[in-house]
Amino acid sequence: MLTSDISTPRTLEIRGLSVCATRRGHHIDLVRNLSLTLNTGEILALVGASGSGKSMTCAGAQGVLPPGVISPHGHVLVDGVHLAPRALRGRLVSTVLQNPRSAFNPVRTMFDHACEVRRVAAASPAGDKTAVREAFLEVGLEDADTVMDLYPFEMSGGMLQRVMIALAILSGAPFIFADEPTTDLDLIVQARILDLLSGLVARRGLGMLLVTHDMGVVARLATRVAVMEAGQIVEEAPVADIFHAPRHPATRALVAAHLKLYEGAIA
Ligand SMILES: Nc1ncnc2c1ncn2[C@@H]1O[C@H](COP(=O)(O)OP(=O)(O)OP(=O)(O)O)[C@@H](O)[C@H]1O
Repeated sequence: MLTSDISTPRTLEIRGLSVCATRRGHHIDLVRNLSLTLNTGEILALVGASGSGKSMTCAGAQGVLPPGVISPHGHVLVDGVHLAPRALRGRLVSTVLQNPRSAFNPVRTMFDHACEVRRVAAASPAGDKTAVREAFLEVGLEDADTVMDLYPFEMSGGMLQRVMIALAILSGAPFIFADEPTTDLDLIVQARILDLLSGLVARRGLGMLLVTHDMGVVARLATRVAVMEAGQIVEEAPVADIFHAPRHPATRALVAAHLKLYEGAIA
């Protein structure tokens, strides 16, 4: 049942998602009956120890699982409408990944990538340089016309990450899945990219699912937090509650590990 105009959706719901693999003849559950709701205008942090299933959740919801990994159950609804992964990817959900260098086609320029994104999103005209220039400027790529002609090997990791965010803008998707978007960047660039992402959510009213195990990033950006352990969400709460009154042992462990990092830090 459609609850609002699908062009300006308000909620993305993942319902009953399961992801599994077979390893040496054994069935392994990687994500187990997971449900979460992401609203536009908020940053929902998906946190958890390494291997808890955060990336598999994003991949499963978008139907982009690696070979040998399947999702036997689960569906995604946008404003209550059940949508196939193909209808989500690049249209309603855009993705910002870690290690931007491996996410770009090495023989295509930044403008080629922008055109491809526009084609998938059916944003016309795909070859319009004005829209690309505006998106590049919005993410702080000041010499936008020069950047359009660059190949990935001619750019720094921070610049590539900015282009990846510009591509998310160009797709027009109201939801972003950002999977460890700053992991491979130095601390100063990390801070700039995080500011850029949070500014984008605030300005454009996007909904962002932010996968991270950096609780500092969570404290700084998130509205709500969902904590994963062994393929399941074990706690979900507003960000202040996660830090001040964590209930589940996995949440307490994450918060304690984060605080320990700062114990004895130089004043
Ligand atoms: N291609 C694959 N085939 C089979 N199992 C996989 C594959 N990739 C990851 N896994 C397993 O899936 C589980 C969840 O992995 P996932 O990458 O979702 O964890 P994560 O929480 O995102 O971890 P990290 O924070 O380290 O990125 C892990 O047990 C991992 O070993």
